[in-house]
Amino acid sequence: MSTPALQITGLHFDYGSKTALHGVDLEVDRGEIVALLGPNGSGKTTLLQCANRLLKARRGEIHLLSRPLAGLSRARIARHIAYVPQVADGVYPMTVLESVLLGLEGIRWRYPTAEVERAVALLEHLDMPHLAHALLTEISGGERQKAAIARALMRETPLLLLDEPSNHLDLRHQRDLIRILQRRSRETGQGILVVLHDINIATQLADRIVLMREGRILAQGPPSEIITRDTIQEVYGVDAGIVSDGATPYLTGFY
Ligand SMILES: Nc1ncnc2c1ncn2[C@@H]1O[C@H](COP(=O)(O)OP(=O)(O)OP(=O)(O)O)[C@@H](O)[C@H]1O
Repeated sequence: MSTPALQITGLHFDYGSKTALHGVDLEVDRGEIVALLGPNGSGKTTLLQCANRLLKARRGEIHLLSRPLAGLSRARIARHIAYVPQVADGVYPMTVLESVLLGLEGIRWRYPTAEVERAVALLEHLDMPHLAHALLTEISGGERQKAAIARALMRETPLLLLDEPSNHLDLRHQRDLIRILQRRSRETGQGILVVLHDINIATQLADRIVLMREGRILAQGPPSEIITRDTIQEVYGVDAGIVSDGATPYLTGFY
């Protein structure tokens, strides 16, 4: 068995008197894509931020490649985890290409040609090479979201955390995102934990789906086992239509 990229056991987190996570256990293997789904306020972002130690858990353990996260320096965590937060930042008047290069370790005056070529290739894969020299402050929300994803992909960290990365993306770019993440995890062994609201993106993208509600994990497993009328009813309180093409379930509507 290979070392998991991320291992969380018995995680509790409180915002003041409000408990957001009630003893969560979760593992992400190297080369595995895990989608975290659940209603608004169920604790998904809190879990991602604990995994990145932006938030410190009250109780429980988190291991990054088998090392306790609590004992790692901020710099070491940054070397091992790439993170795309829910709200893409866009306030800095730098170009898209400059912002993608910032994903590399440390700020430099000059970047090696090979790194610039890699950044441009990522922008090509995300269908935005024409925006390489556009200012982040002068592009659309979806384009900023893609720039943030490209920045996170600049380094091949063992773990990638993404918070609702498909939010502002149109259909074709959602498809491209699925392809890029699947290729990345397959080719580099990167473990990917991604928060999503779109169930059909989750079932097409992920190896495993984790369903959360009210700070607890209700179910986890392959999409075909987890996305059923019963679990959707239990987690979201919605009666959903589901079809399957044999391997992948799809939500066809809700009532
Ligand atoms: N800074 C904060 N202070 C106090 N409570 C917070 C804070 N951030 C989140 N919460 C609460 O913690 C719970 C979990 O929030 P969290 O953002 O993790 O949910 P989420 O599943 O990511 O939601 P969404 O799908 O809406 O993004 C919610 O009840 C929320 O109101």
